[in-house]
Amino acid sequence: MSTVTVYTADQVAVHNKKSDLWCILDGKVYDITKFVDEHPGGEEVLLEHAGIDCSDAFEDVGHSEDAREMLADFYVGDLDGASVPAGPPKAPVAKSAAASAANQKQNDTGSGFTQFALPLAILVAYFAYKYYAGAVQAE
Ligand code: HEM
Repeated sequence: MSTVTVYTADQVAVHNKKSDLWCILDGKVYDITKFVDEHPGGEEVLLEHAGIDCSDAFEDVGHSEDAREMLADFYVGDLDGASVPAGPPKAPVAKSAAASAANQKQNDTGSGFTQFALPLAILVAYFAYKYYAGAVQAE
């Protein structure tokens, strides 16, 4: 039986240099230190995402199936989702799970208002007007 090691975002964040480089991809933690020099996309991009979430950057590039399979060699554990700090992402394109969830929530509130409350208000106003117009006519 194998137990998965769970790391907090802070624990991953300290591995942020070329000689000790970890990154987070879809909630999984990878030690890519040995891969930095071999990365076809160069070391620069990996260093930019050192110790943080690189899921969006990785997807944006459209990595091959081979690249995805390589990840298994570097896997060291899972990310403790609850440890991901809320707030702006640390890298321009990197989005933490918590930040995405917060954005989602904001979007929900916005669309909830426009999709539900606003039409309802218009409907109520319409019937109020009809009632008023009917009442005036009946007089
Ligand atoms: C974290 C683990 C990563 C692995 C194992 C990995 C692996 C690879 C591999 C195998 C390729 C060759 C093309 C392919 O097979 O898709 C590649 C290309 C590339 N990677 Fe990554 N990559 C990783 C992370 C990243 C990140 C975080 C970025 C950030 C933007 C990135 C940017 C690129 C770019 C720009 C190329 C294209 C290079 C070219 O075609 O000239 N990679 N990567």
